[in-house]
Amino acid sequence: MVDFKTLSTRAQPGFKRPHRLALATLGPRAFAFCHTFGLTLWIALVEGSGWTLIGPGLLLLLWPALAYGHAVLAQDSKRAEFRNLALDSLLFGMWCGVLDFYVLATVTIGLACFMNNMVVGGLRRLAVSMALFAAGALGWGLSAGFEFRPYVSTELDIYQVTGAVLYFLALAYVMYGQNRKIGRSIAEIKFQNRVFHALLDLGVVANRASNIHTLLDDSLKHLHADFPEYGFAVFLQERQRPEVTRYAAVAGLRLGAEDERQLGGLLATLQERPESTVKLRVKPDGEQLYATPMAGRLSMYEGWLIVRAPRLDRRLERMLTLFVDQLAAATENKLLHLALKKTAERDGLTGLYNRGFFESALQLSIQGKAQSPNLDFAVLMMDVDGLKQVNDRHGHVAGDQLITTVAERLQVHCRASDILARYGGDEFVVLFPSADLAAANRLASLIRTHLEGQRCSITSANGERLTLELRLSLGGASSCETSAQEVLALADERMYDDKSERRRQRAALG
Ligand SMILES: Nc1nc2c(ncn2[C@@H]2O[C@H](COP(=O)(O)OP(=O)(O)OP(=O)(O)O)[C@@H](O)[C@H]2O)c(=O)[nH]1
Repeated sequence: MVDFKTLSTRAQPGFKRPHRLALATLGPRAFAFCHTFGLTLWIALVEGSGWTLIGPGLLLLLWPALAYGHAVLAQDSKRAEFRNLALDSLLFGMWCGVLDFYVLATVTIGLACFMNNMVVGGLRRLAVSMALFAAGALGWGLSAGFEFRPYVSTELDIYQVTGAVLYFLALAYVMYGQNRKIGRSIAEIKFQNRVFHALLDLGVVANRASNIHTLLDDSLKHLHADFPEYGFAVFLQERQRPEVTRYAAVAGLRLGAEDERQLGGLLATLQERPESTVKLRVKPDGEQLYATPMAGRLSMYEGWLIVRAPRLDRRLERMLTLFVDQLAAATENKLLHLALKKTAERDGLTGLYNRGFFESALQLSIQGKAQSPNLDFAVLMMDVDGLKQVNDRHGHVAGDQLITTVAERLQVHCRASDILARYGGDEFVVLFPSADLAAANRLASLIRTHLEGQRCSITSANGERLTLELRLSLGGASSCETSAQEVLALADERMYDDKSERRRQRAALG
């Protein structure tokens, strides 16, 4: 099982677990030394050498415990275990000398030492082991005199061969266990890599997304690309207004009407929401749907990450928790970012772009014109007539309604590329980023046809329903008729000319 806690880089205080090599060799080493002690005892009894052989043999029995202690206490337990294996060779070489080079023992013990060293350290350690084994044997021979007794008895041969077979079987079993562990570790590492990759992808997607829909859609597409064996869906809804603000995205998963009904039920029971993954239902193809709640991870939203998977194991559950955390954090950040962007760019009363945003856009158009003189832009300034009168007679709330009505109706006539902004109290402005005066004139004529003189219904401060006529003064200008810096001022001037003219006309009409 993947333990994501192990991903933490913090040091674990207290007892240090020895390297797996030290743990793996403990059993076979203890067996080998006990078996060699048995051999020693047998020979001592056969030869009648008594404690002169049994005494040192007992000391030999201490070695596996000493070796393990050495590996546990060492700073680098893997290196310590390599040293232990080398010392095994030296000790056993010497002991073969003690046993007067009883042939079967010398061959089997030597082979066991060489094989152990080669398995863990390759040819280099095999050579070291052979040299140490020979040095041990030679050292003993030189210090105590060379004595040869190649054969003891058939029974002892049987004992020795049986021990050797058991030892090699035990070693093979240990190696098999180690290989399995390594295989599992590799599979876990690969899986963790995929999880990290997916988490990184989610981070990148979240940065790029311009809204929550894109964020969820792209996140799930990436998750499905990283984990094609699973299908994903996500549902989000605002806690206070669940039926107003909802988001959903699906990748590699088809939800039937029954699933959606069940999900609807889950989303409705926000009070009883579970903290962990729940099974939704078994699908006819044997696959199952699981839902992981975003409970408590979002400040204003509630949501679920749905996954289609053959079964839910601890690994999948932990992975889902990580994805839900990441998705929730990305959504929360995006919502915050969008809210801040809106506050910075939009006018609070009308929701149109504010003056600051308009001026930045105008600066970009001025720079564009400086770089490519053929790239023209135009501006249309507008001023609502008579707002002061409405404020004075019917109150500011009525004046606000007039402003928002004008904003709504202007929006209807603007194109997606036009930048419509509230410039001041009752002043609006449209920037046509890549158009000439014709664009401003086109909008001005639409306004004259569809807005001018149109009725608008508002409520006065004392609750009275009023009907007003909309009137706007207009002035357009373009960078093809004056310098780019002067366009706004020219449009403003024309708008005031228009206002004065309209006032004169109204005065003439009485
Ligand atoms: N209700 C309301 N009034 C505002 C707002 N911003 C500015 N005003 C008022 O709008 C009026 C704008 O002044 P003017 O441009 O002289 O008003 P006007 O009556 O439209 O005059 P003309 O443009 O000359 O026709 C002022 O009385 C401001 O107090 C706002 O957000 N809400």
